[in-house]
Amino acid sequence: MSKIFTDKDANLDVIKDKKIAVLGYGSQGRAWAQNLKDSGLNVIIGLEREGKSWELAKNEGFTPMHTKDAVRDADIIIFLVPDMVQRTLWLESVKPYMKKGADLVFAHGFNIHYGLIQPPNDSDVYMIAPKGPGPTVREYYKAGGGVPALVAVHQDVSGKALQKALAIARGIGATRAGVIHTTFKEETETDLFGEQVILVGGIMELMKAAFETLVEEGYQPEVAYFETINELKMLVDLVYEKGITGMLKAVSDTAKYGGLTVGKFIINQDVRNRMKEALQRIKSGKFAEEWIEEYGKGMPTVINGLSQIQNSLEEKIGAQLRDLIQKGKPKS
Ligand SMILES: NC(=O)c1ccc[n+]([C@@H]2O[C@H](COP(=O)([O-])OP(=O)(O)OC[C@H]3O[C@@H](n4cnc5c(N)ncnc54)[C@H](O)[C@@H]3O)[C@@H](O)[C@H]2O)c1
Ligand SMILES: CC(C)(O)[C@@H](O)C(=O)O
Ligand SMILES: [Mg+2]
Ligand SMILES: [Mg+2]
Repeated sequence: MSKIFTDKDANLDVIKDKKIAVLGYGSQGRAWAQNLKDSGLNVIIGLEREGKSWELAKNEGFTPMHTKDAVRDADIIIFLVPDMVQRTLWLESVKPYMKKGADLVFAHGFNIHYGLIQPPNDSDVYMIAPKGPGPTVREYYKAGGGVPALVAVHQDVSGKALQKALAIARGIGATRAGVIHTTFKEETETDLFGEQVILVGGIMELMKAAFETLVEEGYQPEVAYFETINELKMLVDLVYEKGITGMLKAVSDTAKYGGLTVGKFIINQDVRNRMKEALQRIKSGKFAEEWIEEYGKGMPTVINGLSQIQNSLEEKIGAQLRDLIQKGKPKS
C-alpha cells in the first residue's frame, strides 16, 4: 500500500517564517489563501488586475497586490490561476520579478509535465494537488477536516522540497485526510483522466443520457430528474461513507441484481476501450495540444458546451426543484 502522510508527518515550522504568495483568488486560490492564513502562515495575494477577485480578496481580509509586487520578496510562489494562464503569468509577471531561488508551487502538474513552464535550476519546484474542488477544500478545513491531496517534487535544490510540500498540505488541511507522494507525471495523467472519464465528463454524460432517455420515452421530467440526477448524490455519499459494498447493502436486492447485470451491459468493454483511448491521448500529449489550441481560440467549445448545458431541460427542472430539495437536506 502507498504510504499515506498525515498531520504527524508534516511540520509547519519549515515554512512558518516564509512569505507565501498565492497567485489567483478563484476556486483553489481562495481556499488555499484562507486555509493557510488560518493555519498561522504568512500569506499575500498576487493578482493581475483590480477586478472581481481583487474585490473579493479585499472583502475577505487580504490586501491583494499586483503579481509582480507580490512575488518580489516571496519565498514561496503558488500558481493558482487557470492552467492555461500560468505560462504567460510566469513569463510576464513572475520570472522577471521573483526573488532568486524562490519556490515554485503548483496544484496540478500540467504546466511542468507538458513543458509549458521551464523553471530556473535554483528553485525548488513542487506540487500539492487537492483531490477535490476548491470550495470543498475550504468547507472541510473550516469544519475541522480536510480534502486528501497528492504531493510531488520536480526539483529539490534545498533538500527540503518534500517537507515543504507536506507543510503546505498540512496548512490547507490535506494531511488531516491523507496525502500520497507521487510524480508530476502520475498526478497530471491521472487527474486529467479522472475529470474527463468519470468525475466531470463521464458522470455528466451518464446523468444526461439517462435523464433524456426517460423524457424521450414520455416520463415526467421531474420524475426523471429525481431518479437520474438528484438521487445520485445519496448513492455516492453511501460509497464515500461505506464503500461500494456499503452502497450495495443499502439498496434493494432488486437494485443489486439489476445493477450488477445491466451496469456491465451499459458500461461494457467498448467503454473500457475508449477509456484507454482517452488515457492514451493524455499520455501522448495530444489532449494537452488540443486544449492549448482551444484556449488560444477563446475556448469556443467550453463556452458553447456550458451554454447548451445551462439551457437544457434537466437544468431547468433542477432549478425548479432545487429550493424544495434543499429544504429536505439534513440541517447539521
Ligand atoms: N478548481 C479546482 O477545484 C482544482 C482542483 C485541483 C487542482 N486545481 C488546479 O488549481 C489551479 C487553479 O485552478 P482553479 O480552478 O482554482 O482556477 P480558477 O479558474 O478558479 O482561477 C481563477 C482566478 O485566477 C485568476 N485569473 C483568471 N484568469 C486570469 C488571467 N487571464 N490572468 C491572470 N489571472 C487570472 C483570477 O484571480 C481568478 O480569480 C490549476 O492548476 C488547476 O488545475 C484546481
Ligand atoms: C476538481 C477536479 C475535477 O478534481 C480538478 O482536477 C479540476 O481540474 O478542477
Ligand atoms: Mg484537474
Ligand atoms: Mg482533480
